[in-house]
Amino acid sequence: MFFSWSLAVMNGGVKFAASKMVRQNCGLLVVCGPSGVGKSTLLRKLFDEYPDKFGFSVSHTTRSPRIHEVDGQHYHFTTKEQMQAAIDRGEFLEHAVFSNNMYGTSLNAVQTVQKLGKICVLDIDMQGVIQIKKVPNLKPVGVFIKPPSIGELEVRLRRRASESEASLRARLNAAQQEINYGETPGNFDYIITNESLDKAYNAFKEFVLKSFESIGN
Ligand SMILES: Nc1ncnc2c1ncn2[C@@H]1O[C@H](COP(=O)(O)OP(=O)(O)OP(=O)(O)O)[C@@H](O)[C@H]1O
Repeated sequence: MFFSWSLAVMNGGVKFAASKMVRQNCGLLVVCGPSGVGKSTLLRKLFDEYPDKFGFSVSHTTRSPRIHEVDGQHYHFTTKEQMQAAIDRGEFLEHAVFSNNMYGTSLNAVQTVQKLGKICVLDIDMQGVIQIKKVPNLKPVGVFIKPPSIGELEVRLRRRASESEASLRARLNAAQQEINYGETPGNFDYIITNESLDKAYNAFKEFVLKSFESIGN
């Protein structure tokens, strides 16, 4: 079911001037959790099992494309001026700056996935979730993935071997604050502890399918 969304409100400093069609309850799944907790792993399994049911939106960024990256596929590559103007027009659901580059998710990018009849999945950090939750009428389904312990999170990040020591420390330092936010009642619809991957995946899949059972069946 679709409904018309015509709003022009200032909400938490973010302006939303969308007059578009969005899917009610809502074809939008937000997945959040500390770096290294297993979000990508769980989502990969979900996409592998249900290739036609879920899709990632294409984010915008002001960083330069890497050699293999295709505009509109890996990212929408844009300039700081253009992206800031679009943010000011209320076209972004969430945005952030990392390493001096802007990144963000536009409403349009989410709707592009929804118009294919798919549930749009956002894998975003706590700051992104805080912004998304302020968007009127969006009604995303939010899942927080937590680690069994900070110690286990460190083991996974070290095993993944993707980070410098400084980056690993920064991720672990942020993790406790993210877990506190994730566990605060009202912030997410469902919390999963990713201890056994199989058990976590089954709980994740069951919750997600139930939450969106009216979509795409
Ligand atoms: N239940 C689990 N038990 C053990 N290892 C796991 C489990 N789930 C995921 N892992 C491993 O932990 C590492 C981190 O997982 P992953 O890359 O999916 O995390 P992430 O939350 O997507 O991190 P980031 O936010 O940094 O992208 C990977 O090497 C993955 O194989």
